[in-house]
Amino acid sequence: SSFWSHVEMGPPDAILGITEAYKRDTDPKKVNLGVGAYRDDNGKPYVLSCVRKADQRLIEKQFDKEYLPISGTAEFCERSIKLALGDNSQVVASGSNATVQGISGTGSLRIGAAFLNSFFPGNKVVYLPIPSWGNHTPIFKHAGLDVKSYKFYDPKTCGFDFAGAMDDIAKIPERSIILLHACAHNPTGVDPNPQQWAEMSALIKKKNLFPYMDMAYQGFASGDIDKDAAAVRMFINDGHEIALAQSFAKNMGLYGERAGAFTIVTKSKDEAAKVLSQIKILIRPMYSNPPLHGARIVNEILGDKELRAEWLKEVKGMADRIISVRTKLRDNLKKEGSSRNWQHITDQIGMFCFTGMNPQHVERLTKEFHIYLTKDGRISMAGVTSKNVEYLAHAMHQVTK
Ligand SMILES: Cc1ncc(COP(=O)(O)O)c(CNOCC(=O)O)c1O
Repeated sequence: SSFWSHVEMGPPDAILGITEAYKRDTDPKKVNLGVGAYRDDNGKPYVLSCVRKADQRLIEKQFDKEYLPISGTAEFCERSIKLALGDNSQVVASGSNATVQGISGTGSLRIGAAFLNSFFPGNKVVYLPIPSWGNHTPIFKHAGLDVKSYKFYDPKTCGFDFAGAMDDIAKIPERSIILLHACAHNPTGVDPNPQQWAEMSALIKKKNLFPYMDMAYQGFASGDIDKDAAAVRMFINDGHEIALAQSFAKNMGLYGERAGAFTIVTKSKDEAAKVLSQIKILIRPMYSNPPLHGARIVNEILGDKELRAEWLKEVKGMADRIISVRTKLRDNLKKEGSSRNWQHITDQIGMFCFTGMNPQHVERLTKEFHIYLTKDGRISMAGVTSKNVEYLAHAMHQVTK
């Protein structure tokens, strides 16, 4: 027998399976609400014009194809962390951040997990919200960390279970790691409000928990890069030494370019230098050094006043389209005569909407209306357009009335 005859077929990725089924469907009315990437009002992928311009400039610059440093270029790292913490961040000014380029958000989270597994002095358990992004658990487990959870989403209100979250966080053993979605929670679209963030920050401080913040949607959630970074900046101001994973997949549409960053905020420039040296030692045998092109695009955009201004307009444009179809969906459900409370569709924020529909509802939407979404009732709002929103509302009303 071969070396591999014992290998079993693994389960298909739940989300990619939806897209496969969607592609096989020949009905012209079909709608794909499983996709985790932005689509324009014609349902097409969207390459930002500032990205096209940056690409043009890069061609003209005739850069070489040499290796990047293990941590990426200092310019990219500085521009990434300044985007997150603000241009006049005290942390950056004092050099207390250890920031490296990561392979988008996933790779940044993974570097952080490896660093925590090797150096975290506390309880090496990561507490994830219920539910969280499906990839969080395997990312942390592959790095050798244990994973537990804290209450977050309230299925009764399709909103934030603040009391439940605070209750669970109060029970997390001191000096454990708590994973927080900085904005646009995936998969629920439910974010704490500023007051709730403040209370969570105080409790996390009191319990001496280590905040690991995942910011994969800065600017894409509200359309305002500072507003979306408010929780991250609040935690820094409250004195937390956070870990931060950033992604440029959604807010710059750089999905396949794999551009991201990982930061540990430390107490001083010296501490940051030591932490950075150890993160680089972990990266070297993992993939040695990061990909060139996506980082260069980010650099061009964040480093140029005109391109940066254009980017801010475009990322707001994406956020605004999502927000407008949330409103349209809710309005059309009312027009269809639905007596259900769909307030959460517009209360939630970012790419995803947790509709509260159950697997039976989802099953009917797919079988009877050729509408594809995950069994948990999550809708990627990016798949909703001004052309299909009425049809979607009609279908949702039919299956939920
Ligand atoms: C919370 C969160 N963190 C991190 C990431 C990292 O994404 P990337 O590695 O593409 O930057 C993502 C991207 N998810 O993409 C949609 C999906 O697959 O459900 C994310 O949602």
